[in-house]
Amino acid sequence: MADEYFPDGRAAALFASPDDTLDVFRDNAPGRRMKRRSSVCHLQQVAPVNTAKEAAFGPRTKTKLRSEFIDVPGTFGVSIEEFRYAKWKDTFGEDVDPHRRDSGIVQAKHQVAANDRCAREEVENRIASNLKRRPPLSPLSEANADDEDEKRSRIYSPLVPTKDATRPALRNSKTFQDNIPTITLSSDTKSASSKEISYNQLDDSDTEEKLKTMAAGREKARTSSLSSSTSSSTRTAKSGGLDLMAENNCLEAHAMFSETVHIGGPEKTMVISDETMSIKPTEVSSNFSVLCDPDPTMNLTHDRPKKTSGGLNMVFDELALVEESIGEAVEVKTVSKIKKDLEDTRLGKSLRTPPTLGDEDDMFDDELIHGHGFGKITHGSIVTSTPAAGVAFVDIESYFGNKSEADREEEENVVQPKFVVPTGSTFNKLMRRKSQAAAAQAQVAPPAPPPPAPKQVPAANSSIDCLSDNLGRRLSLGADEIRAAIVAGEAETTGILNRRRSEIIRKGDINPWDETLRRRLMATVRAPINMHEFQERAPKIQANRDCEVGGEVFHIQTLIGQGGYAKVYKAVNEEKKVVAVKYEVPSCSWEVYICDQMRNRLIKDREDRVKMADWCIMKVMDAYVFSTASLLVNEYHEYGTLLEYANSMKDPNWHISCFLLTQMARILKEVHACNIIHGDIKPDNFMITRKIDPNWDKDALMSNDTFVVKIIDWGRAIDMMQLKDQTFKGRAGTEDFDSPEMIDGRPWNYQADYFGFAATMAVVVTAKYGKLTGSKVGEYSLSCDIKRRNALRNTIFDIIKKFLNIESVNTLPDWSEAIQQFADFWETNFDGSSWRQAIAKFNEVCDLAATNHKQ
Ligand SMILES: Nc1ncnc2c1ncn2[C@@H]1O[C@H](COP(=O)(O)OP(=O)(O)OP(=O)(O)O)[C@@H](O)[C@H]1O
Repeated sequence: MADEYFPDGRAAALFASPDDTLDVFRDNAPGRRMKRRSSVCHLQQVAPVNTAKEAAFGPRTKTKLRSEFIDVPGTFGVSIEEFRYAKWKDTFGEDVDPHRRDSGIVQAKHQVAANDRCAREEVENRIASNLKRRPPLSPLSEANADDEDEKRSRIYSPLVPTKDATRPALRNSKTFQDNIPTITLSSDTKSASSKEISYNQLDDSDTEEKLKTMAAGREKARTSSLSSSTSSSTRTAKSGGLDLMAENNCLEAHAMFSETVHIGGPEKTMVISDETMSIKPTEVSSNFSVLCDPDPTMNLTHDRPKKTSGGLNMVFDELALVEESIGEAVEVKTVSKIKKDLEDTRLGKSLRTPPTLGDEDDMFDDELIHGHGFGKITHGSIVTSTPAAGVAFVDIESYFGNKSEADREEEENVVQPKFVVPTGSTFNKLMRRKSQAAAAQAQVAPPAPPPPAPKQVPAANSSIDCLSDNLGRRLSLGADEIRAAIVAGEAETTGILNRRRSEIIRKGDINPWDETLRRRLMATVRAPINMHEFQERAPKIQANRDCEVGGEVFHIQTLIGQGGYAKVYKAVNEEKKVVAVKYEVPSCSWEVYICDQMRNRLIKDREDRVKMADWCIMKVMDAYVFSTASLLVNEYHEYGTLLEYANSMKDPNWHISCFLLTQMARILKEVHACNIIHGDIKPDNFMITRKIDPNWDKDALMSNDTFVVKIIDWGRAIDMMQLKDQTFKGRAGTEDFDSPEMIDGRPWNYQADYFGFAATMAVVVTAKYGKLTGSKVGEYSLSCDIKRRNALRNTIFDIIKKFLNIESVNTLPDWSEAIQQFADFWETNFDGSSWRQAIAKFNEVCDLAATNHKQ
C-alpha cells in the first residue's frame, strides 16, 4: 500500500519501522472504537489535542516531555513506555532524564559500521521474505488486531519500570563500539541467539536533534531519521518479528518496557506483573453462573462438589428444558441474531454451555476436569453483578485477603467457632440486605449466644444445604452463618422456597446479563473516554494505603460500603479530592458503559437535562479496568443512602417521603425513557447527594434544581436500546427485590424497576422491607406497615398495587401518572411549616450520616 500511495520512493522513509506501517491501518474513524493498540496509536488516542498553551496532562505536569511531545496537535513520537516512565517519574516530582527521552535507554553514539549496514540489509531481506511468505493481510484484519487472540499473545509492561529498568545499558563504552557483535533479530525466538544483533547507538546531540525533529512533526522526523540512517523508534515490532529498537542497543530495555513481546506460538502468553513473570496458556474461562437449585426433587447427590459463596443466580432446570419453548418471538433483527449467536454458543458445546441437569454427573466431571465455570464454584466462585465470562478465575475472598471456606473449616476443627449472631431483627435485616456496611457500623447489636457449630447441621438435607448456599451468594453472608440461622429458625426460608421455581433462565431465553451479549452491545459504541483498560492484574487495595492505578495515586482511607459485588472505599486522589473507589471483582466495564450511555442519552438534544444527569445519575470519573478487577472512581457522597436514611428516620413526615419518592419516580421515568432498565432498584442504591435547602418551597417537588438523590450501582442494568421489546425470564437476583413476574416465571423487562421502586417506597416510609403477598396478578401486594397517620398512605398503596400487578410487558404503568399522583397530593395537602420541620429533620439525619462516615 505504501508503495502504491508513495510511488516516488518515499515509502521507505515513511515506513522505517513496522509500527509505522501499523499506524497506517489504525482505525480511528469517528464513532468507531479504537482497535489498534500499538504504543503510538494508543497515545494518539489518549492524548488530548491541546490547543491551549498549558500542558494538558495531569494536575502536576512537570515533565517537559509531555508538553513537547504529547500536548501538541497530532501527538507523535513518544512511546507508551516513555509516557509511563515519565508519569512514574512525575509521581516523585522529577523530570525525565533528557538522555532517556527518546527510547528510554539511549546511550553513547554509535558510529554506523559496515557490518551494521550488512546486518540491516539482512534484516530487511528477512522482512521482505517474511512478507512474501505470509498471505496478504486485509486492512480490516489489521484494524481488528486488538481482538482477543491478539491481545493474549501480548505482554504488557509493568506500569512502572522494574527495578532493573534503570540500570545502564550493557554496551555503552567507547571501546565496546569497536567490538560490537552483530546479531540480527528474528521472530523466530529459537534461532534468535544464533543470529546477529545490530547495535545502533545515539549520542546526546543526536538525541536532542531527534527530539526537535519529532516535535516539529512526523514527516520531518522521518525524513531526518532516514538521512541520519538512525531510527528513533522505540516501538515494538510485531508481525515481521523485527524490532528496530535492537538497532538502538536496547535489547534489554525492550524486554522490560515493551508493550508487546511475542514468545513462541500464539498459545503462549507471558504476563509480566510488577514482581512476577509467569507463562500460562491462553485461558478460555467461562462462568455461566449456574447455581444449585434447592429443590430436593432434583436428585442431587450429597457428595457433589460443595458450593460456597459466589456465582450468579441462574439455575437451569431440567423440567424447564423438557418443556422448553424458545420464548417470545423476537422482532428486532439484531436481537434475533444475538439470540441465535448466544444459542449457538451454548449448543456449540463451548465452555459457556450450561449443562442440563440430566447430565449432571457429566457436568460436574467435565467442569472439574476443565477447571473452569461450574467447577470454579466448588472453590468459591465470584459474586458479581456481571456474569463473568472470559476472565481468569479469581476467588474474591482470597483476592480480598479473606480466608477460604476450607481454611475456615480447618480452623474450626481446632478452635470453637466464635462468631456471634446478632439479635433476630437486626440479623434478619442483614439477611435481606447486601449493602449496608455503613448502616451496620452505626448499629451496635447486643451479642447473642453462639449458634450450633456448622458441623452439627444435618448435611443430608440437600434443600437446606443448597438454600443456604443460595443465600450465601445473594446476601454476601458466610454460608455457615446462614446455615446456622436456618437451623435456629432465624432465616426467612419460606418465601425463598416458594420462589424456587422462578430461578430459571431457560435454554433459548436471553440472559440479559450475559457477558457476550454485553460485549456486543458495548462494541456498537465508542468506549467511554474515561475508561482505561489494562491487561495486567489489578493492584490490591487496602485501607490506609496508597494505591496507584493508571499513573494516578489514591490514598485509600476506609471501607465505606460492601455490596455483593464490590467493596467501596473512601479515598483521596492526587488533587486532594475525596472520592469513592468501587473495587469490583471481576472487572465490570459494563457499569462504566451504561453510566456513560445513560448520561449521553439523557442529555442528547436536551440541555435542560444536564443538571438532572449531574445530580441523579452516577458519574464515573475514571474507570480502571484490569484483567482481574475494576476500580471505578466516583464522586463521594457523605450523606449515605436512602437505606441509611430510612434506618435513622423511623416515622418520617409525609412531606419528606413524598419529596423523595417523587424524585425517585422522576429519575426512573427518565432512565426508562433512555431505554435502560436499572435492574437493581433498592434503597441502598440511592445516594443522598445533598441536604435540602430550607428555602425550597412548594414548587421544589417538581423542580429540576432540587434533586437530592442519585442512582448508583448500574452493574445489573440492561440496555434495551438494541434489545427493543425483548423480554426476559428468570430472577434479577436481589432477595426481596424480585418482581412478581420473576417469581411467577412470566416475561418481564421494565417491571424489574417498577417492583424495585415499590419495594423501596415501603422501606423509605416504614424503615422495613415489605413482604410480597399474593400469588397471582391482581392479588399481589406488599405487606408494609404504613402508619395510619401518614397522609400519603393511600397514594403509596395505590401505586404499589399498580406496580405489582402489571398484566404484561405491553401494559407497563406510566411513570407520569404516579408522579402526578404525588404532585396532586402535595399540591392539596402541602403545609409550609410541616415541610420546614421535615427538612430540618432530614438535614439532621444527613449530618448524622456524614459524621458517622467521617469516623
Ligand atoms: N459514591 C459513593 N459514595 C459513598 N458511598 C458509596 C458510593 N458508592 C457506593 N457507596 C456505598 O457502597 C455501597 C455498595 O455500593 P454498590 O451498590 O455500588 O456496590 P455493589 O456491590 O454493586 O452493591 P449491591 O450488592 O448492593 O449491588 C452502597 O450501598 C453505598 O453504601
